[in-house]
Amino acid sequence: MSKPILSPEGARRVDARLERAGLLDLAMEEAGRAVADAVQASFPAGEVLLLAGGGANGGDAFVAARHLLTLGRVVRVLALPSKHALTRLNRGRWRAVGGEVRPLNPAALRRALPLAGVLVDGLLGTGFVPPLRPEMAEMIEMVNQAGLSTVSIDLPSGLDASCAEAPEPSVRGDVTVTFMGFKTALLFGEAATRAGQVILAPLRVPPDWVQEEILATRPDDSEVAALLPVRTAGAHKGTAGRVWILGGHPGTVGAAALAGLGALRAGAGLVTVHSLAGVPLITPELMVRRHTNWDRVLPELRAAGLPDAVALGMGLGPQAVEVAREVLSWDIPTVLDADALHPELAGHGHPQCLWTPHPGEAARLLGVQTAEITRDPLAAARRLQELLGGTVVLKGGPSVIASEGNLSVSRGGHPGMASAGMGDTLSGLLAALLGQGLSAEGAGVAGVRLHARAGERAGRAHGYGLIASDVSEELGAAWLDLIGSLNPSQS
Ligand SMILES: NC(=O)C1=CN([C@@H]2O[C@H](COP(=O)(O)OP(=O)(O)OC[C@H]3O[C@@H](n4cnc5c(N)ncnc54)[C@H](O)[C@@H]3O)[C@@H](O)[C@H]2O)[C@H](O)CC1
Repeated sequence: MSKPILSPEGARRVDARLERAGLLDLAMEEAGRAVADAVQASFPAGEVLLLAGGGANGGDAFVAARHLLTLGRVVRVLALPSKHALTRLNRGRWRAVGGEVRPLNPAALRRALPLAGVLVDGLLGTGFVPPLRPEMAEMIEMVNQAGLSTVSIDLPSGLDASCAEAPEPSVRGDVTVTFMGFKTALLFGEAATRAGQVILAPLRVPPDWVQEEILATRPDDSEVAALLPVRTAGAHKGTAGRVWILGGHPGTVGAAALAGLGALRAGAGLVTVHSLAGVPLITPELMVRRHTNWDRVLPELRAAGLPDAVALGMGLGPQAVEVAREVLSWDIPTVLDADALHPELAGHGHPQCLWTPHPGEAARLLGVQTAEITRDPLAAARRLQELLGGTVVLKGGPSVIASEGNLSVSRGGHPGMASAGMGDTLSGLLAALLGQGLSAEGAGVAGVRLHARAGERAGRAHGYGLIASDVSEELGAAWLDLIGSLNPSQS
């Protein structure tokens, strides 16, 4: 099942609906219980110190304290004055089961930290408005210095839920239990590294209420696998997708070759690399054609019969924009990467095309700094799609796939994939999926996950030393892994 991603405003609107319906108390009970269960599962021993802020995040902490007590844990609570009505109610319930509450301030925290084995961070959730007030900042610094096993409620305190940056100080957690949907901060950038393992507690709220607020989704492998093409016994190389790679220039010929290999390993029936330079035949199954002039050859190629899909731009060099213009006018499934990611092509996209910028290329396309892309990749991907048309894959760890009206966030991958040629491999692989009949959005969602899965496999063998062609070699096995997730008992 796809997991929802919510903005803090969206989460607050669901909260408000729950409150109006008199259901927020039940939601807080479920939230706090999920936190207690996560503490018990991850850190089953040691005194638990819960820090409760004044808002509903602190209310969740009081509920968690009560459930931890019933699980037999030794529990200590330090709390700020409770401002939220339900936080006051659950503070009362905590006291009703014999729990004690001490005021939270730096001095009390300094005394309590050495006694604790586990810390539950219920200081600030989606209601945090940066910057941190000085006393809160001091206490978060003390928490980080203590180095205790830490479970954060909804998100680590000090993080802005809608942003991938991690301001100092913000809690460095081992586990984060988040509610109803992931938040941007839990998935992207330095912020995500502060969250540790993220557990999504769905809470039993009317599904439509969450659905209406969804910013993006995170499909699981069975949903991705359902997008992949299935062949009949009569399939042959002409029906499995004819793909052209248009790329390579003196000095950058490897990019086109890697894209060709990626396309072959992603199941394309026939792959031809067209280039003005001498592209190495890195595998004999690849067809390589060298031309002298794009202006002349493109009309000739078109007249001879178009392929099922094209990937262009990888190492293509200075003529990339004019080549892209011509190929886009063919109106066939097309991947545009690297040199073809140019602001001059804004608005030239069509529904069958896929643009694959990394954050630097995205910044160039939007005319902003790269930091603006990486601080909110969901918003950046949305803007790129509006600018370019078609579908955009904003590459990163994780990547975002933006089509008209939809945002999807990939999962998986391996840090070793931060190396040259990975994007070229992805472009070829995406073209292969387009050539096998997937829509641009389907190819983006499935292709990025397939690439990541192949990277995970290659990472196991090569670690940080993995190279792009290792990822291509694992694409077939990664494909089988995804298919296996459709029916795990048969994998
Ligand atoms: N629908 C859900 O997902 C549910 C979420 N729950 C929890 O509710 C919080 C959000 O609660 P809210 O009361 O809106 O806000 P917070 O508790 O995050 O924070 C408010 C609290 O923080 C103080 N504050 C704000 N900014 C600063 C600052 N810069 N420095 C210091 N202090 C600050 C402010 O004064 C308030 O006192 C969500 O995260 C979940 O944990 C529900 O319990 C269940 C349903």
